[in-house]
Amino acid sequence: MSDFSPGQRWISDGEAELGLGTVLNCDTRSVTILFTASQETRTYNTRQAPLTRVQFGSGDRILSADGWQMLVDDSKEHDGLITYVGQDNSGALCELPEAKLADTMQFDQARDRLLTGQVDRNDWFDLRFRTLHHHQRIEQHSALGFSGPRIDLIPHQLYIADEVARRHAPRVLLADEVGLGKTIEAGLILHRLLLVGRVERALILVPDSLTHQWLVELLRRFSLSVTLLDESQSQAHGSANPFDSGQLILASQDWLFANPARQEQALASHFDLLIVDEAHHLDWNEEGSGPGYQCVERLSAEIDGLLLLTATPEQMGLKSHFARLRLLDPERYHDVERFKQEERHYVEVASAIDALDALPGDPQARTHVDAVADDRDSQALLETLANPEASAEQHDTARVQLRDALLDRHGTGRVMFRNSRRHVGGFPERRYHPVLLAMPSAYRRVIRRLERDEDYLDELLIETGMDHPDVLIYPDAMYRELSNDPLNAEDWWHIDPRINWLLEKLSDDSESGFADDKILIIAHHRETAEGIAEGLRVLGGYHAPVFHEDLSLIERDRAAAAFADDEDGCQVLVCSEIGSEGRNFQFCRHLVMFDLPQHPDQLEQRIGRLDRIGQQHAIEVHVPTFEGSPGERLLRWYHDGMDAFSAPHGVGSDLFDAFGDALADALLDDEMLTEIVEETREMFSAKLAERDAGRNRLLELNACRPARAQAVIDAVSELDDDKALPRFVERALDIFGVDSQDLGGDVMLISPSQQMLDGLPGLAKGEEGFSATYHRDVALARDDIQRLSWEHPLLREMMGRVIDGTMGNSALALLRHPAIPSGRLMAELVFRTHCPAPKRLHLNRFLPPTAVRVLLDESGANLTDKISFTGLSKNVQKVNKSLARDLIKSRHEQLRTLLTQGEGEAERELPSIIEAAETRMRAQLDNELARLTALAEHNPAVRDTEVQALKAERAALSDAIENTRLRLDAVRVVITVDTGR
Ligand SMILES: Nc1ncnc2c1ncn2[C@@H]1O[C@H](COP(=O)(O)OP(=O)(O)OP(=O)(O)O)[C@@H](O)[C@H]1O
Repeated sequence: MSDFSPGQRWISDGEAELGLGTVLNCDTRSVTILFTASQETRTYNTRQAPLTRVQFGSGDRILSADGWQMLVDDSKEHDGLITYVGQDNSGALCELPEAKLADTMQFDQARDRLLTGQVDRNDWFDLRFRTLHHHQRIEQHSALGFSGPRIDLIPHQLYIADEVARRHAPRVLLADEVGLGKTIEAGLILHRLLLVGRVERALILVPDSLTHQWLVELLRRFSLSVTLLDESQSQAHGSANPFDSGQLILASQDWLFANPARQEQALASHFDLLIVDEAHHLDWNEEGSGPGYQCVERLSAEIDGLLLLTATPEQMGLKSHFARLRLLDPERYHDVERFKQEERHYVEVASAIDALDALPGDPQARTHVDAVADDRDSQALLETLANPEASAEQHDTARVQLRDALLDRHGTGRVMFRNSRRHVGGFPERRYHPVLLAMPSAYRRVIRRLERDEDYLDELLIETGMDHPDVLIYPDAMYRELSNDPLNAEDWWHIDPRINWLLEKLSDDSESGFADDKILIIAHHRETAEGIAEGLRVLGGYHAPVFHEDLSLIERDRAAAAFADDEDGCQVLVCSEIGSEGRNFQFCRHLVMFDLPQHPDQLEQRIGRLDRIGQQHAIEVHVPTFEGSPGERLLRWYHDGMDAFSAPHGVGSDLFDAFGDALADALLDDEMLTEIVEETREMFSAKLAERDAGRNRLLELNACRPARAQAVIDAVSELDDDKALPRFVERALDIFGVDSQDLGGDVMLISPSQQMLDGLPGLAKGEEGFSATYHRDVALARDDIQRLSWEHPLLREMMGRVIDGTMGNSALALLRHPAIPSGRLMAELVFRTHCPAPKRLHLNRFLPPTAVRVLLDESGANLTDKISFTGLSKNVQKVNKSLARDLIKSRHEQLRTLLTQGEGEAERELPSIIEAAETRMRAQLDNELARLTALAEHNPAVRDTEVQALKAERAALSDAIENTRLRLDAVRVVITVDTGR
């Protein structure tokens, strides 16, 4: 490098973002450049300075420091400094010395970079073109957002995620039975919406006990990093709004619901999606709503998207359930009576759907369907289905379409999704093991007195301060409260035979013992859980961590981790009721219900800790009770009245509403209890029949439509099997300076090299890197291995950097070809569609940045179709940078002409790109709009705002697509050389 003079303008080859630099001073060894726009001064060795002199030629537009533009005609040089000659904006002749060029002039466009001699490596150009190609393919792929997460492809989850994520600002209740994967469904929806740009910020509210589990699941399964916010974190933000501190905020409900000032801050921070887990705790009744309900009500009025998650939506009663539906759509759910009436109609619809299978043969079935198929399209489908002349294929198609239409138009499925084990299938058996123990005298004397003396109950309630019927069914709690009684001097766990029974089972290594297994024990009260652990320790030497609501997060997670650890972990975990809700303990198959909850939904929540996706064994539920005690009567009600231990039936809430009070009164009276159990059993059978016929049946049918679920799985599998991915990854890693080493078993180690470009996620120089695989099954089997997909953060970062940056947008290569004389020039131009539109429109699904390649020879002949990108790429050779600069300099004029001509060639392709995008957009949105509008006429669950939003979206997309322009994205100059050279 030579010929530096103060006042000349140069730019940095490696750091074009510094802007236009000015030589401050120079001598034979060094040169100092001031980059005014970025306020940086750099000194370089004159012989190796990575700098390029900025020189413009005829036809270039340049900007003066005073803000006026010049169209350059010519230039002259004096004492090493250039003065440009040309016309200003008004066409008047003018001159501009290079010292007066604007410091802010950007040189990141391919054209400018090429003409100023800044060329990148050929493999960068290559990577750029391939990145554009794959980005275009992946962005419009229907599985985008679903293929990256490290999950098993389970149909009902993917169906729900796909159905919900395609809606404008989805507001739904995810109400699958316990352990069927609501967290995963919410994660999939969030992941997709983030990737497609429809959601930028989300607030996730979960019970305190689940914050860590959510944090880990989102990171491990979805590679999503969330900011966990609590009071001390918030205080660290001082006067700034802590909810603004991340894109994804995870916070504990317990903290936020109790903290009005923080709620105000959450309201002030703009989120697009609100997720609320265990939403059955949001209680509401005519007298008023709880603080949780109020908080979510206010937030959900501000935030467009809302996902409520609960396995037991009716746990707090039908009215609370209705109130939660109202959070989702206040207009639709305003009248609880009307809601109940609509539910009755579902029975008819469900039986009409069942009747479809009996067509065309059964005329009665036709009458059934006829009664609910109340629109023209459905009638036409019914006509085909009932026509004996139609082919079997026509019948099948009509049946599926009519079934979907009836579900769409009459179901509740638009706001609520509920899958059950019965419907999904493939879950392990539940085995019930009641254990009858003798009541210890300290409990018996109280219970017997209560049976004899009706007035004693009131006395006992006052004396213990407990509620009815808690005092009856939790005798250890009652014992603790009567601590002043000299007969109750010992700790309860000393006298309670359940502890001894547990100790015997724990040391029993026979088939029926616990010696070789993990055991989860759940008790209603925290104090009971603590007592159990103490009893096991003192009497048996067992260390059993306790997991309850009053532990700090760290203590709770430590306890859960100690239990989960296969090798050094502990055998027993003791949980309180509420403390364990939502937790994943499917690695364990023995559940001990130390006592029973009062509500059937809570019983189901307990079993749900083990009976979850991933459970490999039959689940053993052990229930120790005392013979002749209220606890035993409660057990009879559960077992004989509603078969509560065999499977979730989804009707427990109705039974509790009907018999809860009477049951409390019957806990001391066998005869009364027998009657209640019989009545419960009758109602249970009736409710099951009703469930199978009505709302639940419709919900189940709607919660997973097998054909659509299969289509999503197929789309994800297509990306899983994409052979282009490993090839692309290999190239990209190489260029970004990342090493990959095969470790065998389809696993590789990805690690940073010394040359790695900084800022790649999961990789830092000097650190080890991570293990990764392309295979879903390998990643699922081992937590320590990441799964590489097009959606992995490393891939997205590398692709994003290539596409958004200048990397590889100008290159020069040599081509040896026997048939082409040396010294001939070709320009390979890559144009890219440019179509500014708000991210939330998710324009990329119809028109992602699309590359148009044009290959011209020096005479201007278009060789694009004759020589493919790969064909050319394979045969070119690199050139050193200074030779490249000289070659470009010598061909400036020719290149300018080719660039202009290439633009014209590319423009010719634009109308067909626009038309294809418009057609794709119309095909999808017009269809959706027609479906939604038709639905809105029949199904009040379709929000008017949804229809309006879709119309507006269609119009905005159409505008954006129409305004698409092409921009030169990259250019490679290819110069032929003699084969002998
Ligand atoms: N598709 C899947 N692939 C792998 N694991 C899964 C999948 N779906 C669910 N799981 C696992 O199954 C367990 C239950 O899932 P999840 O916690 O989402 O259920 P849930 O319906 O939210 O449960 P609860 O009703 O108890 O809150 C979790 O450990 C989860 O990681």
